[in-house]
Amino acid sequence: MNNEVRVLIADKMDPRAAGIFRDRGIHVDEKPGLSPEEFAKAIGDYDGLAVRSSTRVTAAIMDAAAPRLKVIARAGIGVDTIDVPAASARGIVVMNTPFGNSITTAEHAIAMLFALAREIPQADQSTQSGKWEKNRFMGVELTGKTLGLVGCGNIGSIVADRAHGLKMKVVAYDPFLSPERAIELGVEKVELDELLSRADFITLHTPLTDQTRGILSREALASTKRGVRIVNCARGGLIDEPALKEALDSGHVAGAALDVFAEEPAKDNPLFGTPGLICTPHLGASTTEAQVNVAIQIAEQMSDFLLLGGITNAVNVPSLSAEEAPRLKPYMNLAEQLGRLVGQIAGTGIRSIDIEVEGHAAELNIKPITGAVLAGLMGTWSDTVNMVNAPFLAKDRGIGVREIRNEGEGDYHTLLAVTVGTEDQGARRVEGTIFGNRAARLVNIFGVPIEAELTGQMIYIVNDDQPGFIGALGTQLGENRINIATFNLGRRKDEREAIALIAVDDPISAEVAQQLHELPGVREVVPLSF
Ligand SMILES: NC(=O)C1=CN([C@@H]2O[C@H](COP(=O)(O)OP(=O)(O)OC[C@H]3O[C@@H](n4cnc5c(N)ncnc54)[C@H](O)[C@@H]3O)[C@@H](O)[C@H]2O)C=CC1
Ligand SMILES: O=C(O)C(=O)COP(=O)(O)O
Repeated sequence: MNNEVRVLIADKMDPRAAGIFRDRGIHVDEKPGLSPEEFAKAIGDYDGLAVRSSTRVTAAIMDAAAPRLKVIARAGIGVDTIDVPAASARGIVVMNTPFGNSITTAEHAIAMLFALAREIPQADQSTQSGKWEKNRFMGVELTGKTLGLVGCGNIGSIVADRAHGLKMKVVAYDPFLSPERAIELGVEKVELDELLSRADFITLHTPLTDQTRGILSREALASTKRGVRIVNCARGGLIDEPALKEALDSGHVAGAALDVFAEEPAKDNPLFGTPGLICTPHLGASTTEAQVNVAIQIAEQMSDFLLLGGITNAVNVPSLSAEEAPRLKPYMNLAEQLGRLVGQIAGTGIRSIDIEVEGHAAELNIKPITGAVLAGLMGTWSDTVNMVNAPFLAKDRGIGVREIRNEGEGDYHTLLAVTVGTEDQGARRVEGTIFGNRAARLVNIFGVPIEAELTGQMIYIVNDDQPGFIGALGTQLGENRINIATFNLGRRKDEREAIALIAVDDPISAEVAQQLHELPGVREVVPLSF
């Protein structure tokens, strides 16, 4: 039971997701519709949480989930219902499925365009109520009209492609859309003001962020073309809803088709009943195909992460494929050990960290190696640091992190070096290699060649390079009944300085460290643990 990997599916998801977890030996519970209290109570028992948009994953939920929860996975695209900074701070990976439902959502946006242009829902309701109002409904053609896309990423691009098929002219506002990509997509890249003044139809396709919230504000709506029709299959918070209601009431906006709302589930939205309004209950991703796609993808991604350490489509940590993970594993161990080593010796006054790879290591994905160095290093300051939150913590503390790939090979076929810049001790560098593709070894510490396995409890000692020291050290440890496991020596001849890295069977207390410090010629003693 204790080693069992457990996942909670908290929203309605295609049963294939649960099937994949079971096939891969993961215990899975499907509990859509839990109350917030029930959710908070249950979540502490799980390593992974899979959600759609109905479940809000707050910092409080993450606290209730600690320390077990490792991954929050969104079977879909938008992660605005997940407090990602809170997850990052707690070292929890957040992942999504960025492509699984994009075609489906783009098709919904196109369906909404047609529904608006021909008032299909209104005409349907009227006809089925026996009215036959042939003269009431007069539509507009899409052909030749200008479609303004706000946001031209995955979904926006698919909408553009389909709109071209409908012979629409497409203009797009997206600050991150490159001119080359715009040409490739056949869209005209414009500023928002221009889009608002030119578009006959506007569709929204941005995530909800602090920058995009209220992007269709009262002012923006006022500067649209009279008679514009607006589709929102992205997020409710992108439009000022009260302002949209006024614009629909006044007839300035001829129609709006909304799949998403500022507050969901939207059961009594003030917009309801406004003329020209068409609504669907957040159905953008709701096709059989999309739900199968996202369910399979999320279950595979979570299983790869929980079982193999592979990271795909994470929004708060660099990717590491399940194929790469085993190849990188020895390097991640080495990286973490080197990080722990410098972290324990150099203390907290670190201003910069350089991570260098050379030889075989230079051919690998460096991001996870960097994450492991930072996790090892900062893990010596706090118990809750891991690969996910370490880069954020480094940034918060103003520590500059650089990654350097050295071409060619030096003395070792593969080498990883970590150099920390400190306030009081200048730059300090440690180097390590991998022997036989598996075993991590320190090969240089602060400029002194030394070969050591960094493992268990160790002591780092710097002393005057003079006869008699090793005997005195052995005696002192013996008197404290501390057994020496391995002894690794190096020296800086010019400075008559010797360095010892000693593995011992028991932890070194502050008292023993002090006794060692008092031995003749000892300059520095640091107990280490790996
Ligand atoms: N209704 C539904 O069921 C669904 C809704 N969505 C929503 O659609 C959104 C977009 O999805 P994708 O296209 O896959 O995401 P994406 O990340 O591929 O594209 C988003 C685009 O928005 C652009 N953008 C970001 N900030 C912007 C700003 N301030 N102004 C203009 N453009 C900006 C980005 O540069 C990017 O090109 C998702 O974030 C999600 O909220 C996604 C799937 C289903
Ligand atoms: O993928 C997205 O961003 C969506 O909005 C889809 O939401 P859903 O999974 O249908 O709750």
